[in-house]
Parts: sequence; structure tokens; C-alpha cells
Amino acid sequence: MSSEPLLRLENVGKRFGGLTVLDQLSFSVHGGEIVGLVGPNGSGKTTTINVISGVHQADVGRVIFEGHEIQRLPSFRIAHRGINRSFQVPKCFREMSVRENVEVAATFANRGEVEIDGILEQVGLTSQADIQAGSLTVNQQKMLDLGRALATNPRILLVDEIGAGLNPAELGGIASLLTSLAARGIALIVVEHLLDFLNRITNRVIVLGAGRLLFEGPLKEASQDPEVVAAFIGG
Ligand SMILES: Nc1ncnc2c1ncn2[C@@H]1O[C@H](COP(=O)(O)OP(=O)(O)OP(=O)(O)O)[C@@H](O)[C@H]1O
Repeated sequence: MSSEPLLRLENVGKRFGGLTVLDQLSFSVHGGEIVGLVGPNGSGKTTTINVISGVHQADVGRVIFEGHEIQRLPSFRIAHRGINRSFQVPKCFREMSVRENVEVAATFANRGEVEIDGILEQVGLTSQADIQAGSLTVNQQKMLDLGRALATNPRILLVDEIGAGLNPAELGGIASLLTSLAARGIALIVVEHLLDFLNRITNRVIVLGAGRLLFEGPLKEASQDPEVVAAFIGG
């Protein structure tokens, strides 16, 4: 792991109307690291990903990627720089084929060759390559979403609740895929409620409670932290 973080959030704050959703949130992520982002429903996990990926802009604070502030950039520029994400509810072009979906995403790649067939294989959609994306199952659409993110050649991949609804074999496949991406130097931030799954792939989790960082460290230690326990059982 390199000593300079790839991504750093500094005192990021985000409000929606009168609701403070992120409150002075600061953390760093290094290349090749898988960081779990956990917390109760509504604690700000998806908003964190939305702010990093430019879907929402932080009201205050800085998001620094490879030494440059990105908190005011639109999401397509952030994707082009090397940060991409999958969505909790997968978003694909339903009328296009699976392969075309990946090809469109690849136009955002700013470095290196994009191997469309290799990506389809990685996400287990080789035999579905020529069918309409809208006819895939929800789980397959999640994999396509991941494939589209991979087609941009990301240096950071933000994965939002990919595990829900997957069977143990599918979860095992995703765990191997995410681990292999990290081994190639990609940093991953994985939002997930499935703690066993996270335990398999992460060394470190960040626990949010009401938009604040409550804990940062190994998942096993998080469960012994009084603030974390209080946040999960409602204080
Ligand atoms: N665009 C928005 N407008 C208004 N409020 C929002 C918006 N997006 C999120 N929120 C609110 O911000 C809070 C944090 O939402 P967020 O989706 O980030 O939580 P989360 O930790 O990802 O939750 P979950 O585990 O349920 O997905 C919630 O109260 C949510 O209702």
C-alpha cells in the first residue's frame, strides 16, 4: 500500500433542507485497499458515495483525489478522472444489449485499453452479451452495473449494496472479484449491510452514525465500540 492516500475526505458536510446528512466527515483510502462503509439505515452511506462521485456536491469540506480537489466537479468529469460506482438500484440502458452497455461506459475510460470481453467474463455475463439489458434479472443487472463501472478503468470503485438478494455462491463470486480488483491496485469503498461478506473482503470499516464517523478500524473491533453499538440499537 502506498503512503499517499488516493482519496481523502476533509470535514465534508452535506445537508438536505434542515437535515444534516454528513457532518464533518473525514477519512482516507489508499490504492489497493477495500474499505467497508457501514451504519444504520439513513446514516449517510449512499450520500457519502454520491458526494465522492459528484452526484451531490458537498456543502462544506474537501474531497481530494490524487492530490486534486474534486468536490466541485460534475460526475462525468469525476468518472473520467478515475472514480466510478455501482448503484443500489442498478442503472443500465435497458434497450441496449449487455455488450453495448459496457461499450458506452468504456468511452469514459481515460487510461489504458478496455477489454470488453474480459469485463463481461469478470462479471459473469459472457453468455448474455448480446441480449437486451432490460431482460436481465436484477442480480444480473447489478453485475452489469459493476461491469459498466469497471469499463471506465477506475482507480477507485464505489460499490453500493451489491450483496442484497444474492445467494452464497454469488456472494462468493463477488467477493473474489472485488478482492482481485484490489490486488490490481484499485481502491474500493463498499457500502454493505451484510457484515459477514464485508468481513471476508475488508481489513477496515468506517462506521457512520447520523452522518458522523463513529469508528474506523477492523470490523471485529467495531462491534465492541459503545458508540457503534448505541447507533445500531438506537441509543
Ligand atoms: N436527495 C435527497 N433529498 C433529501 N434527503 C435525502 C436525499 N438523499 C438522502 N436523503 C436523506 O439523507 C439521509 C441519509 O440517506 P442515505 O441514503 O445516505 O443513507 P444510507 O446510510 O445510505 O441508508 P440505507 O442504508 O438505508 O441505504 C436519509 O435521511 C435520507 O432520507
